[in-house]
Amino acid sequence: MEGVDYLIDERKKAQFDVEAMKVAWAGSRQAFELSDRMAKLVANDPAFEKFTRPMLSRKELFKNTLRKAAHGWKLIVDLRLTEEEAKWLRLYIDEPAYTDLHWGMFIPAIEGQGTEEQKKKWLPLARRMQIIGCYAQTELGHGSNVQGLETTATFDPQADEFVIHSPTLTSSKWWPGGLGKASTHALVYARLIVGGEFHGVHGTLRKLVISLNSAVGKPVSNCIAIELGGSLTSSRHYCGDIGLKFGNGAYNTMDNGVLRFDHVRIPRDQMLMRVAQVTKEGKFRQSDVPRQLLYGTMVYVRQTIVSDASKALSRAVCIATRYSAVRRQFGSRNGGPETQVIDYKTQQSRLFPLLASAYAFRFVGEWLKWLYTDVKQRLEANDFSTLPEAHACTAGLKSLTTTATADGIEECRKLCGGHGYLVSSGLPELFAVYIPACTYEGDNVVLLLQVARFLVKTVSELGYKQPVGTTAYMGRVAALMQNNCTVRTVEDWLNPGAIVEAFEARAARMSVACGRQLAKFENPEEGFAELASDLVEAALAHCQLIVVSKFVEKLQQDIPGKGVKQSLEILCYVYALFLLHKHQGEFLATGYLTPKQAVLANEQLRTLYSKVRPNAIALVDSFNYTDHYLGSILGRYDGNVYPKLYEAAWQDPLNDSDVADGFHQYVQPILKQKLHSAKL
Ligand SMILES: Cc1cc2nc3c(=O)[nH]c(=O)nc-3n(C[C@H](O)[C@H](O)[C@H](O)COP(=O)(O)OP(=O)(O)OC[C@H]3O[C@@H](n4cnc5c(N)ncnc54)[C@H](O)[C@@H]3O)c2cc1C
Repeated sequence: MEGVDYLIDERKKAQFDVEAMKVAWAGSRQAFELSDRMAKLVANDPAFEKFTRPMLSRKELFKNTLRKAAHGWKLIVDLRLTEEEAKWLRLYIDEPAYTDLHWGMFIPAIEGQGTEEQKKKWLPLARRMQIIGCYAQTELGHGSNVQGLETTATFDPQADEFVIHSPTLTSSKWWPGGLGKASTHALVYARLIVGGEFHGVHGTLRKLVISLNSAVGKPVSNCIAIELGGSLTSSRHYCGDIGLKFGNGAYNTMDNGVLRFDHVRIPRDQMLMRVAQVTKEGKFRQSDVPRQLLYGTMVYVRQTIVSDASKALSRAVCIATRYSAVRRQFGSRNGGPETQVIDYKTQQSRLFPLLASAYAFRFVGEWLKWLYTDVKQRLEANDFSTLPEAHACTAGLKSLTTTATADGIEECRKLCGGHGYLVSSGLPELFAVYIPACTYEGDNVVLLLQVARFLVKTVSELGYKQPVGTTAYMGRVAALMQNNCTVRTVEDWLNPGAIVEAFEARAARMSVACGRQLAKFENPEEGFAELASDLVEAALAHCQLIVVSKFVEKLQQDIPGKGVKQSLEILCYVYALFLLHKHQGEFLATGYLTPKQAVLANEQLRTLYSKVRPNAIALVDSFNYTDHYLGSILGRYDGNVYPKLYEAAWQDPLNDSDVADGFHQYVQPILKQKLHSAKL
């Protein structure tokens, strides 16, 4: 029946003010209202329908994405939306598109790496969408190893131009989103060659009308904005889409592209020159702006990825939680209703840590936003001192949150049993769209290795250099190595100080142990390679500490609303104690915890799950997601799952007719035992 709220009893159980929690989740009342307005704008516009998306052919799908992007841009212009509003609008349209790279990578890179003159030239065009840009770094042969990129940008002083060339097949640009079909410009990384010398991979912006029959060059990275328009139709051989990707619909809405240069010429002033310049006379000059400046853009991009992780995980958790309250299996007494699957302890122990993680990632994302502002201000004041730490921290958090989210979405699918496997549950497409986040903007393992390198360096410098920011706890390394956990009772684990110290001690001890192991190797690089798995574990322990401590810090703030802070405290403990339970081997192996203390933590965790249970639905309602954004029959706000699943089945194209195409041709002959005479 339409209009009935099947989850009303669940909503009545809430022990906190849901409206206030919505504000806490959004970050402020203003942020809540803005995001709510944009969500409704999209949800109420039929142009943004997405139910049929997984059934479209690739061409239909892509055209549909282009249409939605155009409609979205029209709204942004007509309604004079602010940049912030436009960002939320694009998010709620919920369809990966070239616009993501244009706004998320192309523009920020020019802002960060272009000179004032270059910004003046390119940014107005980009912001009005008179040009569409993508970010072309990765090549067929190299992604993680940026120094291995092969595309060349060779300076020709006579013509005052760069010659861009792909010397090998493996040097073809491969993967950039928006490159395949939509972009007019690309920010291309290439090896810079001036006067016959290589000058590394630098950020360079070039605008180039590609005549795709031309091109040349040699090694290192430069960002170059290349104008792709016009020539593409006649030279498709050089630029196109790389082909279908994982899942139905999903990321196939994006034209990830391939681009090969054949001595393509672009004017010299199209190299992004904030960090390094090439003069008209052919002189290469590093500016006095440190190369770490490039980290600024990276910090920005990665903080948005962490924020997206909390959105993706909270969506999956919202679907799984609502459906777990609707779904009943076993336990009927005297013909009464069966048990809601959310009441099974196994379901709770799989679902509630993910719910807590969604909140934890939300708050660490909020903190990262602050960190980015801080980094930006410091960069503007030419203070680069905190950049390495900020860089390591964002790299680690990107890795941790995206891995946990990808795994968490899949866990939510399993939590929804068979129906979770239906595309109409929303979970398969969410998973397919989300998982490349573990790979793009830095492979997650490669990123953790970078964090580990930073940690080992921090440990080795402890005697004379004060660790800063998220590594400040290393300054107390002696105490953290010496003092052991003082927890004696189950209740003692409800102490943020005890929890944070446990995570600090584990992280510090693991990093120090890695440092000691490394010291045994004559060649540090050999040692690093040999100990890579242990180093990754130490890096992860450090990153988990960051998330736990930022959650704890959040709770030290004033959070208004009846029961809101208390509910968040419970989630914070769930997040921390779940991790402690999951990684108890490490806590025990480092000697900080005793087996008895680990058991007490697990006992407390069980109690906490019972406290989450009555609030579960209200906690996911607090994400304030519209049914349109969730895109899931199982996660519907009203819980009216079964009739809607049944209806949706009839919308599948296979059900357009009773007899499927091919039935008479290929099934009938089998049934009639006439396969040998059938035309197959
Ligand atoms: C959907 C999607 C969108 C993308 N969009 C863009 C884009 O817009 N622009 C762009 O330029 N690129 C883009 N990329 C490319 C992306 O940035 C790269 O795929 C990513 O950097 C990983 O590099 P790779 O593919 O070379 O992986 P590889 O480095 O080849 O990784 C393969 C395996 O090797 C392991 N490995 C690699 N190096 C090490 C090491 N040193 N130690 C231990 N293990 C290692 C990795 O962990 C992984 O398991 C996109 C990719 C995807 C999937």
